[in-house]
Amino acid sequence: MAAPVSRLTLSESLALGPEWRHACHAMLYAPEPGKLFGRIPLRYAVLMQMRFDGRLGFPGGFVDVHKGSLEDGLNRELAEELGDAASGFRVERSDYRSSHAAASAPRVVAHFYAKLLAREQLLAVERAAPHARDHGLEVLGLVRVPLYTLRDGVGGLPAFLDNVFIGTARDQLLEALQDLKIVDSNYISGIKLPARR
Ligand SMILES: O=c1[nH]cnc2c1ncn2[C@@H]1O[C@H](COP(=O)(O)OP(=O)(O)O)[C@@H](O)[C@H]1O
Ligand SMILES: [Mn+2]
Ligand SMILES: [Mn+2]
Ligand SMILES: [Mn+2]
Repeated sequence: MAAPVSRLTLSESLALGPEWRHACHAMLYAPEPGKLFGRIPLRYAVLMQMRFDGRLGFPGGFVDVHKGSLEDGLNRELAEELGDAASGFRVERSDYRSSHAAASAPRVVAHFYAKLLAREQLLAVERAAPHARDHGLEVLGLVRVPLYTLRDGVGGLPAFLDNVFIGTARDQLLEALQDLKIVDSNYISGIKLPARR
């Protein structure tokens, strides 16, 4: 996605004209006490999904700003894409993080949320996801994001970031991992980011 993307405040994005479509996506995450190979702390489980288009993105989708709040649309999309376990929580305005507008067509402004769940809630989402309405169609499966780098300096998050991401999803992920202290502050800056594809 080479199109320039500009960051907007929520009120600026809600003032955009009718030619703009709004989309909302959410990063769901929870504490994860496990250790990989018994020695690498996992710290958190962070969910993304493989989409129908072969790109990685967050659960969520287009919302109709005239039919209800952004969060109403987002929680509807989460129910469609994740299934019944999404009714165990509600993503709220307090979980809002950012909005990015792609200047080129199609005019989409992407709103991003991050919600800390209890571990049981996240496990329930992972259990129910294969029974979601969109599973096997728009959503090809949930993935957890590796939050560590293996001894070869590539395996783990660096290799994960070499996938193709939809829209601003990779930036949304990295910013949230850093800002929400899901990883150590200098960890992300130490990763040589592969060129955007
Ligand atoms: O994870 C994401 N982060 C940021 N933008 C995204 C993400 N997923 C999709 N988008 C953007 O939002 C638009 C609609 O999202 P999506 O494809 O999830 O809609 P849908 O679930 O309603 O079919 C996409 O065309 C893309 O431009
Ligand atoms: Mn949709
Ligand atoms: Mn959808
Ligand atoms: Mn979607």
